[in-house]
Amino acid sequence: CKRRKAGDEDEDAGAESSEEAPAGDSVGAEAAGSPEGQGGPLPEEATGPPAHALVLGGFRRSKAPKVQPFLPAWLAEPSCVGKNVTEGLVSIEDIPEVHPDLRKRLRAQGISFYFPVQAAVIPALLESTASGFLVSRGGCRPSDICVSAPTGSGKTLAFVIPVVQALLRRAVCRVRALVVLPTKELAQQVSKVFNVYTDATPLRVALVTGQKSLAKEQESLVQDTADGFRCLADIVVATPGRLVDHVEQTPGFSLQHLRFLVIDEADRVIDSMHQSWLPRVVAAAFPSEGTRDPLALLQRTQPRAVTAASVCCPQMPLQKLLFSATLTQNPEKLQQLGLYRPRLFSTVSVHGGPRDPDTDGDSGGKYTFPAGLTHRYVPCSLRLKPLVVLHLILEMNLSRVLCFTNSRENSHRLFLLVQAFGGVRVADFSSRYGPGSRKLILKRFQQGKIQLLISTDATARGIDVRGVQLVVNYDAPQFLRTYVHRVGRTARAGRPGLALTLLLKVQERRFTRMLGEGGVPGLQRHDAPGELLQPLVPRYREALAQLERAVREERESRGCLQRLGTGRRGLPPPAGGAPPSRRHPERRLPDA
Ligand SMILES: Nc1ncnc2c1ncn2[C@@H]1O[C@H](COP(=O)(O)OP(=O)(O)OP(=O)(O)O)[C@@H](O)[C@H]1O
Repeated sequence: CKRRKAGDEDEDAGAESSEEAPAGDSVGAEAAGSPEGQGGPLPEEATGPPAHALVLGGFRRSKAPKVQPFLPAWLAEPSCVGKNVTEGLVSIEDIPEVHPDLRKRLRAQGISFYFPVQAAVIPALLESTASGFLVSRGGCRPSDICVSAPTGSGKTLAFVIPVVQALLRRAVCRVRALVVLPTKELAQQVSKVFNVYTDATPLRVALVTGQKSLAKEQESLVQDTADGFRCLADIVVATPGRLVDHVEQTPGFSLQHLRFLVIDEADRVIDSMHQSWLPRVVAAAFPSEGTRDPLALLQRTQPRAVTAASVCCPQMPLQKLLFSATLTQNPEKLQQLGLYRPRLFSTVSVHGGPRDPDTDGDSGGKYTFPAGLTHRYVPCSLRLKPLVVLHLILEMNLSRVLCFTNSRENSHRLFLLVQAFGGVRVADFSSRYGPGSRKLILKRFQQGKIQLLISTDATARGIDVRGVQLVVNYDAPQFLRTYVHRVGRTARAGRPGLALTLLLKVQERRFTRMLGEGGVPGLQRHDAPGELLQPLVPRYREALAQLERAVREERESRGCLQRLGTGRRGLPPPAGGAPPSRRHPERRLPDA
């Protein structure tokens, strides 16, 4: 049995556990005889008491206005950033502060213009390291930076470039930058970007996510030499749980020279704060009273009020950088991060007071969406949902489609059904599979070998696959934040994309209201007429019968494995368009 660790939500929880709906069984419901588990009818609107029950007065009941908390100035007055990545681009030559080698590298990657968020954040971060990264500028600790910008707007490079540039001048290898991400797949993706920009430099990047054994990861972090421990990584990209493992268990792993703490998908990471990884990491970054060297030139003390005495020693600053497409506006949540004079860069202009998108799932128009993204919803019945997906894929003849369900069971059943139907290269992605298999599935999707990837919210955040043309919400997301991230897998970096949400009748009102209030632009209804679905029905019926058999066989084979004491997570993933294997449907290697 696998121990669940602090913040390692890349496993079962998918990416949005706090937002995930109860596992509804909406796939092949007819075949499997299961109910839809989500999106129940709305409570009736509040109305006045019936006339015959009136005792006192005839007062009309009206909704009490919501009390809006007071926004601190840094949240109320952000530095505004353009949300459209195809407008107002800044040539990479126009920010001469960026090191010529990095500019060369950017050009080699086909990048000649900075996206708006990069043009705003890179100079601000470079400014805070203008006197070198070891000392604060003029004795002042740099502000922590928060960035809220749409999905696919280039937030990754907005921190990669300044962090790499600041560390180019380092003499001794120490962990100076720590980048924390909620899932293994995202951490891998970000470490790849760091590798591109540190390739021809002495800087070293280590990835610690639990994908390799603890001992193997320790070898990439620290070397035990005759002179003591030698640090082997300047930049560490980690998931929270594994990071804490190394803080506590890796001899010689020190964060006491940490200069940048980058928290990507920051609102997701704030959700995992109850696991208290951040206080442990911050504590590891500051020497405790007894261990401090009073003669050291550069001191680092826990942040406290600035006094004449506290500024007489040069302080080595620790700067926090937070990034998300759905950064919370809730000051109480942000306070948990212990930000120092924070500065917010945002594509959203704040009107009025904040609402808490994290509790009511409604941003009140506080998020922005990629300009090239088209939003549609398709009303359909539970029984027709799989048929509608098949119709869309076959009719539109798309090569990369990402389809989200609310549970791994739903993902897997829909996969089995589409596979049984045939004609579509399909795979599913969820915590059913181990990290190695998941990596392989994503790679094949990236290569275009998988046409339809059916996934839980495990791929909803941050995953950057070029050329996803369509995102289908097979199960409607329950919260706007989930919707923002899911649909953000398409229309990235200024490209066009389509998001389609399948809705049952009972879900329609709540969903359209949620998106309307959230400021989702141009949501329109898209009908899938019955006569277009009709030709698919005979094949679909056969596929349903096959699904029933496949589910039964899987249950049996799982029972066998359990009796033998073997888990299934390490087994290779199913994928491709071949019909399900009779004996061990889960053991086939992807073959598409
Ligand atoms: N200046 C640029 N010019 C062209 N492409 C760019 C530029 N900056 C980033 N990109 C590309 O845009 C895509 C999206 O970037 P990135 O993954 O950083 O987005 P993001 O804002 O972090 O999205 P999300 O919120 O979904 O994580 C990537 O494929 C990246 O290579």
